[in-house]
Formats: sequence, structure tokens, C-alpha cells
Amino acid sequence: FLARSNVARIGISKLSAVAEGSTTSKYDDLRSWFTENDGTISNNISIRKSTLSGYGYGCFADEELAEGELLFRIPRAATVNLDDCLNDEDCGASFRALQGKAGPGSDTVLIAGYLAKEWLLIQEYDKQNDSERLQTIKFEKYLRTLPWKRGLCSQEHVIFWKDADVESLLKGSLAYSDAQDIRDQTKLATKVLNAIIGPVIQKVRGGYSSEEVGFRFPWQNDPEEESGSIVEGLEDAVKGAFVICLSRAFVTPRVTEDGELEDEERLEPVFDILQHSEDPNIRRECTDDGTVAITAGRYIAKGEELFSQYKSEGEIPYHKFFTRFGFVPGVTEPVANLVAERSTIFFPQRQEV
Ligand SMILES: C[S@@+](CC[C@H](N)C(=O)[O-])C[C@H]1O[C@@H](n2cnc3c(N)ncnc32)[C@H](O)[C@@H]1O
Repeated sequence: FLARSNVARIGISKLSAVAEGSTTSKYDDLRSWFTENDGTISNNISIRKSTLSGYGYGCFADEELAEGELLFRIPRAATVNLDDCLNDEDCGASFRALQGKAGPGSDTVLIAGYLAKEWLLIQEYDKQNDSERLQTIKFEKYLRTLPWKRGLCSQEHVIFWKDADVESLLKGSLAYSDAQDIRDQTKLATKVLNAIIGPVIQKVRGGYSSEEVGFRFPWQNDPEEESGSIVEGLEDAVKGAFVICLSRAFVTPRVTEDGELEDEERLEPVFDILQHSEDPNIRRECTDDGTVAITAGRYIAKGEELFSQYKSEGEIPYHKFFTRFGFVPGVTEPVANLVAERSTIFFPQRQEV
């Protein structure tokens, strides 16, 4: 049994504030980028701190919204999807080879790999003050709004936890094996992705000559790389990318060029700022070409926050909701406290003997 003071000591109960830079201009930049890429966001919507205090940003109605009014339209080209990974100039060929080898869950690994690589490049170009190359990163403005670290946009997630904290807090709970699976997959992906995106980052940092970074199959790595010399910053970038995929990705149906109906995992910028509620006030509709339209699901008063429903309680139990999204719906108390108090969300009820 863990006392509350124990939780405070290991620092999980409170999310440390992480410097976020100028948030307003970040979201202004995101909006401009989104509209330039044929996305629509109604002028009646603003982005600011969520009313769920301490839980990041959200979207709000600045005017009354009539039921059925269009709030967002997201064309497939403004989403981060598998095509962005597989056609990527730096790593597309290796991602394609990896896709053939990896089993279920490979889409998440590929999207996370693409995101992590682009984020590491952004950080490098920032350091080098290279605004020209920054412009080559298609999703730069979007990536700057995402929770790459624990506490950024108030983001919590078991992927960000230390091994010791998972052991001391979650062991014996319903969330333990799920948390372990997610963390193991992230660790494995870090190794595989290090071999693919590591050389690209090293090259930009000036560590490799261009001839050395040609196409390589993921299994053609130099053994030293495989044995664990992870490129600096890459482990954190992959962790952040997995948190982003788990907590914000959508599975959206579309009809492919071959006329097949497929569900694709993807990130839907701007719409993904909406917070979760079990009583959502928006409606989401998909068309065959992968465009998504979000409308007001009912009359929405001026000033109301917009909510979508990530998953219903019937689809996913709360402890799994936590390992996937990093929070338990409707619970304001820090999750570490719930776990320490052996809440029935995390622990099976004791059997009467
Ligand atoms: C899709 S993002 C929503 C936007 C995010 N708040 C931001 O600032 O970018 C999902 C994350 O928002 C937070 N979140 C969303 N709905 C929430 C809710 N009902 N209660 C607590 N946190 C919530 C969680 O951190 C979750 O992982």
C-alpha cells in the first residue's frame, strides 16, 4: 500500500509546469498553416486553455452555434497519415521495408517514427537558425503544438513514467500489464527507429557524410547501433511521438484509389485539440475521400467549450482509457492518488472471504 506522501515524493501527483513558449502565436500559426492546407476552422471558434483546469488546451464557441453548423473540415492532405511516412524523402524506403516486416501496430510505429524524425529535425534546424530548412517540414506548425514532454499541454502518460514508478504504483493494478505492453512496444520501436531515423539526424548534426546515409534495410544496421547507442534525444522524441499517437490519433475510414474501404490511423490537426466528454456536443462525419467534417451536434451557446468523445465507457474500461489517453474521464484527482488509494478503477474489488 502506498501512502499519499510516497506519491508526492516520487513526483507523479503533480505535473511540473513545462515552459511552452508563446502559446497564442503557436496556435495562430497552426490556424494559418491549417487554412493554407485547405483545412477549415470556423471563425466562431477559438483555441485556449480548457475549462477542465490543468488539462491543457481546448476549443470554444465564440458565438452561438446552430445545430449542424460546420466547425471544422479536414481534408486528408492536412492529416498526418501513412502516405506521409511511406513517401518521406529521408526515410520512406526504410519505412516501407519496415511496414512489410512489422505486424499489427506497425502503422503506429511508422507514424511515430515519422513524427519523431521531423521533430528532431525541427529542433536541429532551430538550433542552427535554419529557417529555410524549417519550411521543408510540412507539419512544423502542428508539431510545435504537441505534447512532446510530460507536462507540456499538461500531458500525462505512462510512457513518460520511470520504470520504478510503474512498478511501485501500478504493479498489481488492472493497468499494469497494459502499461507494460505500451512501454515495451515504445522501447522496441525506439531501437528499430534509431536505425532508420538516427542516421538522418546525425547527418544534419554534421556527424555523417552524405554518402553514408543511403538506403538501408532495417536489418542491415551496424551492430553497434542495434546494441543500443541511441542517438541523443531520439528516445524522448519517440516516447513523445507514441504519446501523441495514442492520445490523439483517429481511425478514419476512406475509400482507397483501388476502391477498397480501409480504416486508416492518422492525426487530424486542429480538431484534435478538442477535449473528451462522455456527453459530446459535436458530430464527426467522414466522406469517401478521407475528408472529415465536424459540425455542432446541438445548439452550442457562446463561450461553451467543444467536446468530442474519444471512446465510450462501453468500448474501453477506465484503466485502459488511462494507459491510452493519460487520464480518467471525469476524475480531477491526480491518477497517482487514485492508484495510491487503490481506487476500484485500477484495482479489482477485494473478494469477500
Ligand atoms: C486529443 S488531446 C486534447 C488536446 C490537449 N488538451 C492539448 O492541450 O493539446 C488529448 C489530451 O487532452 C487531455 N484531455 C482531454 N480530455 C480530457 C478530459 N476530459 N479530462 C482530462 N484530460 C483531458 C489529456 O491529456 C489527453 O491526453
